[in-house]
Amino acid sequence: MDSSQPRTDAPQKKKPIVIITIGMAGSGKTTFVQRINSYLHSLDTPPYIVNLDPAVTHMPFDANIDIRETVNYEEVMKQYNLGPNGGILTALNLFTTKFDQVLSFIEQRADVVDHVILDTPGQIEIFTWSASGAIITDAVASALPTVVAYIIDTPRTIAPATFMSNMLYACSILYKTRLPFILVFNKTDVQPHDFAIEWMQDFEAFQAALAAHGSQREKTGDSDPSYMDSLMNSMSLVLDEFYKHLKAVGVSAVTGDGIPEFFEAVEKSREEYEKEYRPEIDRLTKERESQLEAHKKDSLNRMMHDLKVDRERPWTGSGSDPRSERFGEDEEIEEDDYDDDGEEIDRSDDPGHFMNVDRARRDGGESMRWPRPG
Ligand SMILES: Nc1nc2c(ncn2[C@@H]2O[C@H](COP(=O)(O)OP(=O)(O)OP(=O)(O)O)[C@@H](O)[C@H]2O)c(=O)[nH]1
Repeated sequence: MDSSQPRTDAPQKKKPIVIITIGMAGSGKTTFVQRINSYLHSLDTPPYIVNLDPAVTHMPFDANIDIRETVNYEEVMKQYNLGPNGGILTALNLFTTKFDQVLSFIEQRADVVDHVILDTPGQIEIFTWSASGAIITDAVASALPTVVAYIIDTPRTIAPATFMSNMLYACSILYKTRLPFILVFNKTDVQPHDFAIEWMQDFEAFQAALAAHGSQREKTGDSDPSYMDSLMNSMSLVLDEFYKHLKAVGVSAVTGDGIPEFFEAVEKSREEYEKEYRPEIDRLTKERESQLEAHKKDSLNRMMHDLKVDRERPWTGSGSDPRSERFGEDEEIEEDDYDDDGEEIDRSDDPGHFMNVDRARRDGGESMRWPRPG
């Protein structure tokens, strides 16, 4: 084969996948990001990291884009007279107004980067329940394959009720983002995650754990067992369906256990994104564009109609109608060009005022000299 010929069948580089890490405070998110960062460096495929937590004091890795370099969260708190959570939320809102630039930086690196990691604020609800969190998630997901990695503190989820609360939270994030989702059971060096996998795959095992926990509570007289347990039994049946849409991996951000398995789940999520989410995102984008187009058309039609009505309205000023003297039959007439006494308003300084919009529409606007701002 002639090697001087450019190869047209060379495989195209895959787009980078965005991993949005979300987790309750203390779940080990930062340690996890540090771990996957060093793992990817060891494979010679360094990721592109975006830190979205304005309040983080210590970051054990270098972020390519850091919200703290754009917004000073303590200054925001002072200036807007806010508490810590309000400060983080406002800082994130301010940063979101510039997120198109962040996205363009990421897209510029798309040829050399395989993974983009977004580290989110520890106060989970600030990202998951705020408008800016939704805007950021939508923006990245419509540009690149995206997956949510939900970090769970495994040792703190061994009680069935805590486990269920955590799963319900994960369910609500999945419902809000509608993106491929990986449950990352962290800290498996302290507590293996087998119990969680068993509870997710076999709801009877979960119900048995609930019953065992319930009888313990009964002994200590903690709460009304019948109501809570029957509620959780019903919830476990509901969540059973939810678990089918998830991938779960156990990792230790401290030892590095399970990190290769995590990246296998990420690759599966990429396929899932391309197969299920991409067509849906494309459909929604098209729908939004056609709605916008219809809205523009409607506004233009209404404007044209208003102009026509204006022209047909009888002259109510004194003397003969100066509009017909000046413009003739076929010309555009605007009543706004005359004051209450029928005197013509001098708009000679306003080059764009006397535009013939009908003509602009007929010839596609080519004959128009549109007014320029300033
Ligand atoms: N044993 C063990 N400890 C971990 C692991 N991952 C994190 N930790 C510890 O958990 C604590 C919290 O970890 P961080 O990484 O700061 O957690 P975070 O979720 O980023 O916390 P916020 O900054 O509050 O959002 C730290 O003491 C970590 O050393 C792990 O895999 N195993």
